[in-house]
Amino acid sequence: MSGPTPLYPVNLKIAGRLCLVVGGGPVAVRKVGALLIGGGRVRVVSPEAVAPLRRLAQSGRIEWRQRLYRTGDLDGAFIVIAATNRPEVQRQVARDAAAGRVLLNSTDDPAACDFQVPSQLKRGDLLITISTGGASPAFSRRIRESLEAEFGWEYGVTVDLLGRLRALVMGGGGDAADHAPVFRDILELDLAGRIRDADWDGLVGMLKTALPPHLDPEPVVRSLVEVANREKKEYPL
Ligand SMILES: C[C@@]1(CC(=O)O)C2=NC(=C\c3[nH]c(c(CCC(=O)O)c3CC(=O)O)Cc3[nH]c(c(CC(=O)O)c3CCC(=O)O)/C=C3\N/C(=C\2)[C@@H](CCC(=O)O)[C@]3(C)CC(=O)O)/[C@H]1CCC(=O)O
Ligand SMILES: NC(=O)c1ccc[n+]([C@@H]2O[C@H](COP(=O)([O-])OP(=O)(O)OC[C@H]3O[C@@H](n4cnc5c(N)ncnc54)[C@H](O)[C@@H]3O)[C@@H](O)[C@H]2O)c1
Repeated sequence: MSGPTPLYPVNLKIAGRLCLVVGGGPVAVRKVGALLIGGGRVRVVSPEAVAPLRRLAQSGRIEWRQRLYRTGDLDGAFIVIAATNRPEVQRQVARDAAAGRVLLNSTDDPAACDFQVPSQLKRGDLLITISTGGASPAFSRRIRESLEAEFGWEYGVTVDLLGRLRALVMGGGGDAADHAPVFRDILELDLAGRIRDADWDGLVGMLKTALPPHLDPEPVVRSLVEVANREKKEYPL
């Protein structure tokens, strides 16, 4: 096969797992930010760290080992991100990761990576990721920024609503063949528009047209209002 190695996308669960970041510069900051969003237990090893990392260490959100990397640092780590400015250190981390079977991200060497970090756009449980396989991270960023304008806070709430409706429909009897057309009909509705306008009565009325008559969307929509207020505050676009 010609060209770069193809990639297989996964959404990794890192919550509570040790994620090692070697290096404490601006790139480490970006990687640590994404790891914290994923709930990872973050340990930074670096003699120096820029202010955002020092603040995170002071507040106890990450652990900072203020020294040069050494081989044992990988022990117990689930993944490791090599983000130093020293090629020889990058290579040492890569060798140790391979020996210890720890998945490696190397910020200066796409080919050495076991995994690359995509650009991400998160709205509640909706996660959109973008990758160029390392060809142009700046292009990934550009695409992310244009998607941000299209997918506002209401999409996170829409996903929340769809999850609740799915449980309602599945709990209401029938099998997958009965459920599928209901889900299709629900997706034809402009749920995000009603949510953006806080038109809860309109949303209930709309859902009644798509749900079987014995399923009442009202309680589900009512429980959504609080979620909507929270999401809106977080992404006030
Ligand atoms: C997506 C994102 C996630 C993140 O890092 O969190 C990410 N890079 C981001 C930004 C960014 N990185 C760079 C620039 C400067 C402009 C440019 O070079 O294009 C910008 C743009 C900016 O900062 O505006 C420079 C750069 N990046 C890599 C190298 C090494 C090399 O290419 O050899 C160099 C050269 C350093 C040098 O010049 O020496 C390598 C990688 N960067 C990746 C991810 C992986 C590929 C993912 C993909 O293909 O999309 C990969 C392979 C490995 C990895 O790091 O996982 C994040 C966007 C976040 C967002 O804003 O949404
Ligand atoms: N993947 C990406 O998205 C991306 C983007 C830009 C740059 N890069 C590359 O990422 C690397 C880091 O970029 P940066 O701007 O954060 O660099 P930087 O020079 O600002 O930071 C490097 C950090 O590594 C630490 N360090 C040096 N030797 C170390 C050692 N032996 N053990 C532990 N820590 C050590 C330094 O103290 C410093 O905190 C560079 O190689 C750069 O080319 C990657």
